[in-house]
Amino acid sequence: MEMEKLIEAAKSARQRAYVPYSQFPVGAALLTADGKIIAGCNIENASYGLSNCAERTALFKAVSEGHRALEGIAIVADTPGPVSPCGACRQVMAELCPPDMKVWLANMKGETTVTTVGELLPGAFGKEDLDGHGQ
Ligand SMILES: O=c1ccn([C@H]2C[C@H](O)[C@@H](CO)O2)c(=O)[nH]1
Repeated sequence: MEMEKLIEAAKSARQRAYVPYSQFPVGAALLTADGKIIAGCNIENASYGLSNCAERTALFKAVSEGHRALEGIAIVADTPGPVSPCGACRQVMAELCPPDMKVWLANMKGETTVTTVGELLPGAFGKEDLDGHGQ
């Protein structure tokens, strides 16, 4: 099943997280329209604010590898309940994913829930807000 494959890929990526500061590894895995799975982990920095979340690592990898059509994402961390993506990642998902795209949230106890990109960030700032500005 799609969800299980994505959660497994997110767990594998989580093992590659670079988290010397938080010790809080996170993994994310995206499903592309052509059936590929692109995974990412969080990568921290001694300058804390430069750390990159797992979700954005996966999203930026996907786009940079030519995958603009995205169909789902799973995110896994060792949280009491299914992990809650941060605001920055919700905004980036809103930019790069369709609003009805499924987001599977999971933890290491095997608890999962499903939501959508649109539900995670209602009223997101988007390209239409920029109408009449720039090019
Ligand atoms: O959804 C989330 C929440 C947090 N983090 C990362 C950021 C930081 O490296 C660590 C602790 O916040 O977890 C993610 O990668 N994804």
